[in-house]
Formats: sequence, C-alpha cells, structure tokens
Amino acid sequence: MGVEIKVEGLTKKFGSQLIWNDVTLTLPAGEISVMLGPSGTGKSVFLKTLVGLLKPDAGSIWIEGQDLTQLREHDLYEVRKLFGVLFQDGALFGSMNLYDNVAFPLREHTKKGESEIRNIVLEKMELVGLQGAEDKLPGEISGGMRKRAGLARALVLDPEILLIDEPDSGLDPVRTSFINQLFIDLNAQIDATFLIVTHDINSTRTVPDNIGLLYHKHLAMFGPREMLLSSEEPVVRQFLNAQTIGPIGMSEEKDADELAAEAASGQELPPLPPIPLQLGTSSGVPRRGERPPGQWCADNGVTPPPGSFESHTAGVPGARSVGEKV
Ligand SMILES: Nc1ncnc2c1ncn2[C@@H]1O[C@H](COP(=O)(O)OP(=O)(O)OP(=O)(O)O)[C@@H](O)[C@H]1O
Repeated sequence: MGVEIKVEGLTKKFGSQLIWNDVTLTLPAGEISVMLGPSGTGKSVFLKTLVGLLKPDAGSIWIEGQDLTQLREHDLYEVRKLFGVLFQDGALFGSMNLYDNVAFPLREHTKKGESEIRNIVLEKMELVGLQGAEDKLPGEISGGMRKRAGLARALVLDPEILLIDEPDSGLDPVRTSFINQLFIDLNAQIDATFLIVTHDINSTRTVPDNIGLLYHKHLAMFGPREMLLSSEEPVVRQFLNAQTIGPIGMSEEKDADELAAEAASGQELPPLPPIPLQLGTSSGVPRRGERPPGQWCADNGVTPPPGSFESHTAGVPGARSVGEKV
C-alpha cells in the first residue's frame, strides 16, 4: 500500500492570476511529506489540484502509471478513491452525528451493507480515539475532535494517499502534538502516502520525512527533511527557522529597499539551529521512511549544525524519537 505521486511541471492560474508555476516533485510512496509556504502561496490549491478538484493549466500528476490531469471524469472518479482528504475544519455535515458523517463515504461510494459499514466506522473512530462519541453532532465537540472525526472519515475507504490541510489550525500545542503523533502512528499502520499542509514549524521540523516550500509562485525546494533543515538557501532558512530577517516580508516578498536597508544595518540570519530528531511511533515500530539520524547529511557531505540529532522538541509523553533507545 501507499503509492508514489509524481508531479511534473504543474502550473495553476485563476484567470490571469498565476498561483504557482512549473512545480515538479515526487511524493515517495508510504512516506510523510509536509508542504509549507507563506499564506496565499497556493498550498490548498495544490492539494485540490492533486485530488483532481481543480484542473491545472499545465503539467502532469502521475499516479500508478496514469496522468490524472488527462483523465475523463469517470476515470478520475475511480482514481479519487485512492485519496482521503482532511480539510481544515474537518468539513463535517453539521446536521449529521459523527457516526453518519464517518459512514457517509461508505454509503456514497460502496455497496456495503449497514452491518459492515458499522464495523468499519467503529474501527476508524477507535483508531482516532473517538470511540463513544458516535452520537455527538459536530457543533457539540471541540475543534480537535472535529479534526479527528474528519480524519476517521478520510480513512474509511482505506486510502493510499492522505492529503491533510492545516491539521493544527486552531489547536493548542498539546493537541497539535497528539494529532502529529496520530499521523505518525497511522502512517506506520496503514502505509499510505501522506501530504500535510501546515504552518507549524515545530511539527515540520520533527514529523515529516520530506519537506517542500512554496514561495513566490514556485516550489522553492522539496526534499528530505535533513536537506531542508540544513539548507543555507535564504528563503528556506528564513521560513524553517521562523525569522524576520531574509527575503520573505509581511506581504510575501520584501522589496529591494527593505532588503537594502537590512543589508546596510548589518542584519544577518542567525546560525542554523540544531536539527531535531524525527519523532518516532508511539509503539516503537519503525516508521516507513525511517533512516538513521544524520544519514542524509553524511551521504551528502553536509555538516549538520552543532547539537543536531541530540533531542526532539515536540514530543508527547511516551513518544519515541528515531535513534532514541526504546
Ligand atoms: N476557486 C478559486 N478561484 C479563484 N481564486 C482562487 C480559488 N481558490 C483559491 N484562489 C486563490 O489562490 C490563492 C492561493 O490560495 P490558497 O488557499 O491555496 O493559499 P494557501 O497557501 O493555502 O493560504 P493559507 O496558508 O492562508 O491557507 C489565493 O490568492 C486565493 O484567493
């Protein structure tokens, strides 16, 4: 399970507004990738394009030998079954209880009977820690529970690919850590390919196998976590370390005057912080994309910042970091 997604030269416009141009990347099968980018750079549009809800203006999306951008509506409908999508607010139907919300894709897309549906719904609700909440309405539960219910619904068709839009928006840091741990554990368990859009730097530094950054209408970089976290490329370095100094300004790109003033005042980017350990699964089973800490750096002749791979900063109790003794 878990399929590779190969994106080649993807371009999206709305009328004359270019959103991003010539995006090329491969989401490795069964791994967790994170997509970052300043607000408005088209991260959600990217997810919607991958799942075929929006049509790109150019480029290809290859999944299992088929280019999604060339499929007719009927074939696209079939390929969409490979995807589970978790939208920002869970996108639940307000008038349906959680059970019916989670059961919805099964009733809509399969011919399964109600007793089989019941088994699947209860299994997925348990997987996300929502057992006992079946009768609640979305309006009666917290934002974190709504996200978990949305996740349970995204899982009922056993997706090969999970697209997740800002799972941490509106969540406190503890709940963010719990949902991150849930993604890592699920990924190890169901072996789907994950793409998570987030603004949370802490999560980005510790959760994924790969990181991408959309900036100024293009993909600035995409690659293994250690590659991005050790990158000296100013945009990547500024974003991943949440700095104000660098090319990204309040309105996305600083103008020449702002950059000149920064240079004249002698402001420089602070040194790269240590690369944290990647978070492990809570059971201790290896992650799908697990590699020894520092391997990418060693393979590529990159000296990681001092103090790298000594600890992780966004763990939850009981969570094991890759490389930490169990
Ligand atoms: N259906 C649409 N029609 C026209 N313009 C759209 C449509 N959907 C998105 N846009 C525009 O595309 C741009 C990117 O939007 P998108 O929501 O993908 O950004 P984002 O990077 O996810 O932002 P944020 O981090 O704030 O959620 C915005 O300028 C938005 O107004």
